[in-house]
Amino acid sequence: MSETSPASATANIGVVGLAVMGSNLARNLASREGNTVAVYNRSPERTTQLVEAHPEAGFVPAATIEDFAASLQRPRTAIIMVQAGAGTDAVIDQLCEAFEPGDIIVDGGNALYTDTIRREAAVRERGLHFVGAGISGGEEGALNGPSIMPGGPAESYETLGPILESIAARAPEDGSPCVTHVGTDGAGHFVKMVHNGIEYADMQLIAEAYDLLRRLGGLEPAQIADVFAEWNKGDLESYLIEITAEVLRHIDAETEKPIVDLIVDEAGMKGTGTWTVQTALSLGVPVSGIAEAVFARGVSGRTSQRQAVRETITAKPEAAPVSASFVEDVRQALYASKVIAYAQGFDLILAGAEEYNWAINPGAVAKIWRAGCIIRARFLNRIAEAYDRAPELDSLIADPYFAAEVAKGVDAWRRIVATAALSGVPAPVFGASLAYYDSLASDRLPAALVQGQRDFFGAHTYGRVDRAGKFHTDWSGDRREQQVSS
Ligand SMILES: NC(=O)C1=CN([C@@H]2O[C@H](COP(=O)(O)OP(=O)(O)OC[C@H]3O[C@@H](n4cnc5c(N)ncnc54)[C@H](OP(=O)(O)O)[C@@H]3O)[C@@H](O)[C@H]2O)C=CC1
Ligand SMILES: O=C(CO)[C@H](O)[C@H](O)COP(=O)(O)O
Repeated sequence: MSETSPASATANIGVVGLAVMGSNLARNLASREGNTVAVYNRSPERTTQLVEAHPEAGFVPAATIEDFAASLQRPRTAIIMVQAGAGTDAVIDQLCEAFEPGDIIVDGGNALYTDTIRREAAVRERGLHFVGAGISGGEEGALNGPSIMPGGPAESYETLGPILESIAARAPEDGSPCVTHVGTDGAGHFVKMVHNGIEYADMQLIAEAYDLLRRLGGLEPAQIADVFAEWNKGDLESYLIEITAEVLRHIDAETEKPIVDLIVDEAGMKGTGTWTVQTALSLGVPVSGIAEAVFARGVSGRTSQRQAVRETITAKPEAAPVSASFVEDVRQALYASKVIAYAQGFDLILAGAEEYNWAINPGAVAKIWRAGCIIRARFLNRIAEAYDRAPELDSLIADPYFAAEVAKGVDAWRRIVATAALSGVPAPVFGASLAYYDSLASDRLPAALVQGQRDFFGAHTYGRVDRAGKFHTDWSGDRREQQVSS
């Protein structure tokens, strides 16, 4: 490839990392008027393959990072799409060596936001701009229009914004590009991380709905595909519901069985869901639905434990009888639980914004998730409207529209969680979401008793409902109460 390496700066943007995401993003960029795209990959075979497969793209291939830098017009802009972690650090180091002050490095991978904060500061020290941008949409989104969540300095967005807007998905409602400057340094990757946490919850909820319809409703995969296709015409309309119907309908060519019955029931994960829950724990935000979805993947992978426990079971619970409205009950439980997952995700985004001083606009985030990304869904419009109405909203489920929606489905939701428990069908995210809702809705929580216990063994003190201050009871002595602070 070195013979074909560029001698002059002809490209206005470059992509480093030409695996699934990078190659498709590069093609997307090249398809937009006015763009000439430089491409570079550590292993040159990928570069050659891409350039040969897509002559129409007019790519400018580079064999070395130095050639890549030389092929870019100044100020240079490069989007990195490589493996998160050490791979990203290695490429940033190489680009920092080859680039000059004023150039922009964009990390479009799934980086941990704390890494992005660190990298942004280190790259800034060298006089370059660094933008951590979450990109969602998988292979098809990267090619035809992803949802893009850039962080980094606001001035970088002035250069980068128009390019990102040209390749982003367009919201079907108003045609606006699904990209916005989310906030400074790690804000973009933080929002992408939460997007993936919600993705985990949404996927697990749909999987629980399938399991209930199959094991208790007695429906076959193709019939459940029909149910999901029907649901996809209403409030639940979303990419994940749509693809679920397709997966359920798919028949294995060799065995002529539904593919879902042939896939090993152990869910993989690359880590973004775990990051979401770890971050939520460290910021004190209860994201129980998302956490249960991560744990559900974990449980599915504990094969020897699953086997060991299965062997101890002598009698399985009988399936509880289901009513004629069972399918509709599942739909309502799914919708209500989904609202909780998004409510928890937005709580986490707002907590991150407060902790890191990011001016994140939750309504704008909901808007850029309306198309292109994996969690795209019709009801994101409603979320955007809720935050536009009340940017300081305490919780999404305190918004009048969502409060009414959840209240409408709550009886069905309770029936589904109870029926699942009585029948021995695990529905961890349905259950955790309902418990979260009931906790927020309760007049009193048993947290009062927990405070009593904490004071008993650790003199941790408690507040009183009838007086200000902190109190301690002398539990091991005369049990008299004293006020320890005002
Ligand atoms: N796949 C998806 O659906 C999505 C992925 N992402 C994120 O986008 C990024 C790219 O994902 P994907 O396309 O799936 O590719 P992978 O995550 O599989 O990464 C492969 C790419 O990283 C390069 N790479 C790995 N280590 C290094 C290194 N030390 N130095 C230089 N290059 C290195 C590889 O180069 P080589 O060919 O030489 O091995 C290859 O180009 C990741 O951060 C991923 O998390 C985001 C959204 C969706
Ligand atoms: O970022 C994504 C979509 O938005 C990726 O598809 C993500 O890697 C999927 O995560 P996991 O492999 O953990 O299920």
